[in-house]
Amino acid sequence: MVIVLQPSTFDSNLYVNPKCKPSPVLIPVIDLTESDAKTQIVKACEEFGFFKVINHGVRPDLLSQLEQEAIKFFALPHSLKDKASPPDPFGYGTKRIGPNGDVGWLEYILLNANLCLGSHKTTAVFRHTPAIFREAVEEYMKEMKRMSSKVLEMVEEELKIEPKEKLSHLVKVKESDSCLRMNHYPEKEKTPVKKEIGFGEHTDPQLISLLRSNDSEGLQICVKDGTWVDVTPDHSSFFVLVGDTLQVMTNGRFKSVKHRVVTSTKRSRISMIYFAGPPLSEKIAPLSCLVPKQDDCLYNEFTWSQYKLSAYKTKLGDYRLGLFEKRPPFSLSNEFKTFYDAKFGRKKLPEEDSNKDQPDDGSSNGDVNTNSSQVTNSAQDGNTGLANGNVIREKPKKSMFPPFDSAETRTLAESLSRDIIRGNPNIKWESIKGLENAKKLLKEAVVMPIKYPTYFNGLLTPWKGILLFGPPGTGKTMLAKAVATECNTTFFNISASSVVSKWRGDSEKLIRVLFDLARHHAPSTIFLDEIDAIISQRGGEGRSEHEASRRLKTELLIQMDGLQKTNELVFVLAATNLPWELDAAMLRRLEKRILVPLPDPEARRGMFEMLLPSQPGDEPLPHDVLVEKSEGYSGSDIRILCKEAAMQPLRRTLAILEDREDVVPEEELPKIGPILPEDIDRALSNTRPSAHLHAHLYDKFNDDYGSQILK
Ligand SMILES: C=C1C[C@]23C[C@@]1(O)CC[C@H]2[C@@]12CC[C@H](O)[C@@](C)(C(=O)O1)[C@H]2[C@@H]3C(=O)O
Ligand SMILES: O=C(O)CCC(=O)C(=O)O
Ligand SMILES: [Fe+2]
Repeated sequence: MVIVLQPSTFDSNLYVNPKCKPSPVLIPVIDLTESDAKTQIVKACEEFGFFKVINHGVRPDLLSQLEQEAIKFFALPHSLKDKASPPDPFGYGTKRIGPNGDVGWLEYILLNANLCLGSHKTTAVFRHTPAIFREAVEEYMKEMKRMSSKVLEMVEEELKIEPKEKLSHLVKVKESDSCLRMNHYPEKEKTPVKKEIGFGEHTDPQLISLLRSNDSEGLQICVKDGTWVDVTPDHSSFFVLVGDTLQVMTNGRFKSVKHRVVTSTKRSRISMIYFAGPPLSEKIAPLSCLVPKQDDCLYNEFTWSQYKLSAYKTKLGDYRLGLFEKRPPFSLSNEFKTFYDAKFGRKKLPEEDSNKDQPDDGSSNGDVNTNSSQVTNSAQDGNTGLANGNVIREKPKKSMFPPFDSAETRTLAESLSRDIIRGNPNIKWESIKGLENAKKLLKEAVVMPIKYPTYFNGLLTPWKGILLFGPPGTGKTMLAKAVATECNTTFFNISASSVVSKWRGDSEKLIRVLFDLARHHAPSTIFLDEIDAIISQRGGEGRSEHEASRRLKTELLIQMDGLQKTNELVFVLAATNLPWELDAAMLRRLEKRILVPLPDPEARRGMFEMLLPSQPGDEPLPHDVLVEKSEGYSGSDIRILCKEAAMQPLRRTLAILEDREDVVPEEELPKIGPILPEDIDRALSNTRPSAHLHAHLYDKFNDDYGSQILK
C-alpha cells in the first residue's frame, strides 16, 4: 500500500535549497501482518529510508495515555519543569537542541530507554507527575523495543543477513543504547505567516527510529532528489526512519532519511520518537555479507559510543557520517576537520591536496605530538632530586639512549624522544583545583612508591598500570604532569592516537622502543593519552591494517606484562574519555582505575576565583552565580566561559577604537574597563557545557570498575 505525500511548498531560504517537485511522492505504508511486509520494508528503506507502519500491535489506549500524560507534563509551570533542566542530554529541554547552538520551536523530554541509567534529571522528570506517567513510559519503551526488533528481523530475513539476528539483537539486548524523546511544539498565538523551524533538518544517528505524533502536521522528509515532502500525520500509525548506523551496516544500501519539523499552524504538535540504538561498545561496520569485496566497503569501523560522542560535537544538520567514510567528503567544516585530525591523525583531505604550502607535520592540527618545545635536557644532567625538599637522591649521569640493535630502532627512539618531557613539567598539585579523590589515589599509587620504595614490595609492589578516565577537559593530563613533577620522573607524554596515525606500520616497534627508553630512564612515567585509540582502533585500508593494529595492541599488552615482572619503577599512566571501549585484557593490566570527574562546586569556585578574580575598587564579580550556573562544565568549558566574560570589556574598548580614524599610539591606548556582572550573564548564555553529556556513563563505569578511596 502507498500513501501520497505532497512536495512541500515551503521555500524559505532558511532551509538548504529545497527544490520543488510538481508530482506527489508515494510513501510506502506497510502492514506488519502482511506476508510480504519484509520485501516492502527493504524496498522502502532503499528508496526513502522512511515508511509508515500499520497493524503494529501497540494498544491504542497506551498511545493516548502516554500522550495525555506528556501533555500534562508540558503543562506544568516552568519552575517545576526546570528542575529536570538543562538536559544532560537526558531530562527536560526547551528551544536548544543539542550542545552546539541549534534552536527550535519546541520543548522536549529525552529519556534513556533504561530509565535507571538516566541521570538525576531523568528522575526529576517524574517527580511532579503521577506514577502512571512513568509506568506508561516503561510499557511504551518495551513495545518500541519489540517493534524495532521486529522490523530489523524482517530486514535480516529479506537481506539474508548472516549471522542471524546480527541487527535485531543489537536493539534487543539490555545494553542497547536506545532512548525516547517526547517533543512538544507549543501552540502559537496566531497562525504564523511563515513556516518556522520546529526541529531543524537532520538524520537520526541510531539504527532506526519509531515516530508517532498527534494529528498535527509539520514533519517533512527529504527524498532522493532533494525535495522536501510533507508527511501527513496519522496518530494511530508509526513512522519508521532509517538512522545513520543502519546506513553504515548496510554499506549505504539503506539511506538514513533527512527530516525536519516545520511549524506553520497555530495548533500544537506532540511527537514521541524511540531511537533504537546498539550497545555503546558495539563495533559498527558494513556487514560482511552485504559487502562481498572488501574494496567496496564504504565506511571505517567505529563503535557506537565513538559515533555518539562525535555526533554531540556536531551541529544538528551536519553530515556526521563523513568522519567515518573511507574517503572523507569535500564538505567537512573546519571544526569537523580539527576533530577528524585529532581523532584519526593527519590524513590529507581531498581539497587540501592542492595546498602544497601547508606543513604536514601534525603541528597545525591538534595532533597531540606537539610537545617538542617542552623537551629540556634536565634529566640528562642527571639531576633527579625529588621535589618539595624531602630526599635528594643523586643518580649517575645517563646517556640519552640505551644501546640499540639497529639503526631503524635508533631512528624511532630519536623520533620518540621528541615526545618526552624530560624532568620536570612543573605542574603543582595545588594548581589543579578540586579532584581531591583522584589526587589522593594517584599519590598513593605512584608518588609514594617512588618516594619511599622501601615500603612497597612483596604484596605491596606498586601498581604499574593506572587508568585515568573521565569526560574530556577534566584535567587528566595535568594530573599526570603533577605526578611527574612531584616525583621528578622522566615523563613520556605519548598520544595513542598519534602512535597509531603517525607511526602507522611502525607503531608496534615504537611501543617496544618506548618501553626500552622508559626502562633506561627509570624511574619514569609513560603517559599514554587516548589509550582507546590503540585498543579499539581498526585501520582504514583493508586487512593489513587490522593486522597491524592487532599487533600493536598485543605488543602493548606484552610490554605492560613485562613491567609487572620487574622491580623497575616504570609506570604506565593511561588516560581515556571512553573507558568502556577498553577490552578486558587491557583493563586487567590497568589495575588501578581512577575517575577524573567534572569539577564539583568547590573546584569550580576555585577556578573562577583564579581566572576571574574580583579587582579591588570594582564591583565584586558574582562568583556564586557562576558556580551555580556552571554545573556540568568541565575545566576547559570553564576556561572558555571565563575567556568569553573577559572579552566583553575588551570588546567595549575596541569599539571605541574602531570609531577613531587615526591609529592610537600604544602609550595613549585607553585602559580596559572592569568585567561587569552583565558580562558574566552574557558569557553564561553564550557558552554551554560540552562534557557533561555522558557523566552518568562515567559514574556507571566507576561503580563497576573504578578504584575507590577506602575510608
Ligand atoms: C544537535 C544535536 C542534538 C542531538 C545531538 C546533536 O549533537 C546531534 C544529533 C542530535 C540527535 C538527533 C536525533 C535525536 O533527537 C537525538 C536524541 C540523537 O540521538 O541525535 C538528538 C540529539 C539530542 O538532542 O540530544
Ligand atoms: O517531532 C518530530 O516529529 C520529529 C523530531 C525528530 O526528528 C527528533 O526528535 O529526532
Ligand atoms: Fe529525528
